[in-house]
Amino acid sequence: MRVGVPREIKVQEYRVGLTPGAVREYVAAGHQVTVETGAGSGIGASDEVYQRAGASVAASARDIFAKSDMIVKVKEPQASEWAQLREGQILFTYLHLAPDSEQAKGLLASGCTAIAYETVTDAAGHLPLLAPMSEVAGRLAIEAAGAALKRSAGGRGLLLGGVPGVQPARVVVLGGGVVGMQAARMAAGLGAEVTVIDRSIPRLRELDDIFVGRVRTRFSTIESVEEEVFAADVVIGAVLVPGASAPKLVTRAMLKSMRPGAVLVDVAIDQGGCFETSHPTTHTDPTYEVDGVVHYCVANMPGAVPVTSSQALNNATLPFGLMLAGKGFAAVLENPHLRNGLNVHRGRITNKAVAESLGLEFAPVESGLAA
Ligand SMILES: NC(=O)C1=CN([C@@H]2O[C@H](COP(=O)(O)OP(=O)(O)OC[C@H]3O[C@@H](n4cnc5c(N)ncnc54)[C@H](O)[C@@H]3O)[C@@H](O)[C@H]2O)C=CC1
Ligand SMILES: CC(=O)C(=O)O
Ligand SMILES: [Mg+2]
Repeated sequence: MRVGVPREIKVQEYRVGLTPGAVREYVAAGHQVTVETGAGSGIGASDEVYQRAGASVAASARDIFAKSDMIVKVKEPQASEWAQLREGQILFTYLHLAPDSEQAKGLLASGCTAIAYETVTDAAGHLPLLAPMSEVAGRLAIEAAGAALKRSAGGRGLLLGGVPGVQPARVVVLGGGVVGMQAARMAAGLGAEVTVIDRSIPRLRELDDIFVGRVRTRFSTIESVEEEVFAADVVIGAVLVPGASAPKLVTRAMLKSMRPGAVLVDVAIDQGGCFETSHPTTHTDPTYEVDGVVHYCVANMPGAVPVTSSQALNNATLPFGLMLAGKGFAAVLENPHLRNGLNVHRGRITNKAVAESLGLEFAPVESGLAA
């Protein structure tokens, strides 16, 4: 198969869809890989490095989109990209379609077959292509919170871990999945007082076993969220209902009862955010304030550490990408985990949660509607 890797064009996105190491694997499996010139510059991989790995280099994204059977990217396609996709072409990338009806329209109109990393599953029901970036974002969330807590940044002027004799910051993590666990781990490691809230009791049990008392756990209710958020210095938003828009756990009205200068880090912003007052921000201007509460809502946090993130992402996407390159759309029909990843096919939405969030008709690929 002809596999194409355009340069990422989202603001301050430095990751790349295929690392040179992954290119070698595709080439070894008999595929032709073309990368756009400069696609690897964010991770320090020059065109020559890609050529040595067996790729061809194209001068423009236009060449890549025109000549590839499958496009491998990192972030959701931007308007200029979805306009270049076509029927029969496979797009393999993050999409986060639920809160993004404009992109959904663009993908539907293109007729392409779009597989979203964030809804591909594994045998345990987890999200293996989201997990590595959630690990990165969870760890970064505490770095972001520490920076935003500084007085000069509009925060309360607290050190996360305090110092001997002075109390540490109170960090509340909403959602104890992959992001939440990594955030809790970093915050606890720095000496903060940490509480994780989740609606899954089995998950709270696991966290309790892992952190052996170092992190408090609470079941998610309106009351527990209010109590913890009102007393928090930092709230990390890390809830996910796969494919769907994030539930709004912190309302605008609640901000008035929060500590002035408290920090909200909404990692779930790519699914619309779990704070009512969240809107996406960028690495160049990551924070804003509402009612005295600092908001950090960068939708591509791992893009800030592209060397770590591209490697981690490629480790996870490689086996699925090779399946797609080897069998094309048949791989989606054969493999239930890739099928869960299928969001759009020939002008139809093929993922139920995504369709419901967008208010569009769900066309399961098995029904023949989207075949
Ligand atoms: N902003 C960014 O750059 C990045 C954002 N993300 C996003 O972070 C979010 C979290 O991802 P993961 O941790 O991988 O998901 P996950 O599926 O591992 O964890 C989500 C957790 O939220 C819990 N949850 C769901 N509804 C809840 C509720 N009402 N109250 C409390 N807990 C609830 C679930 O039980 C689960 O434990 C996703 O939206 C993901 O796309 C991930 C990576 C990068
Ligand atoms: C998961 C995601 O949206 C990201 O890594 O940017
Ligand atoms: Mg994102």
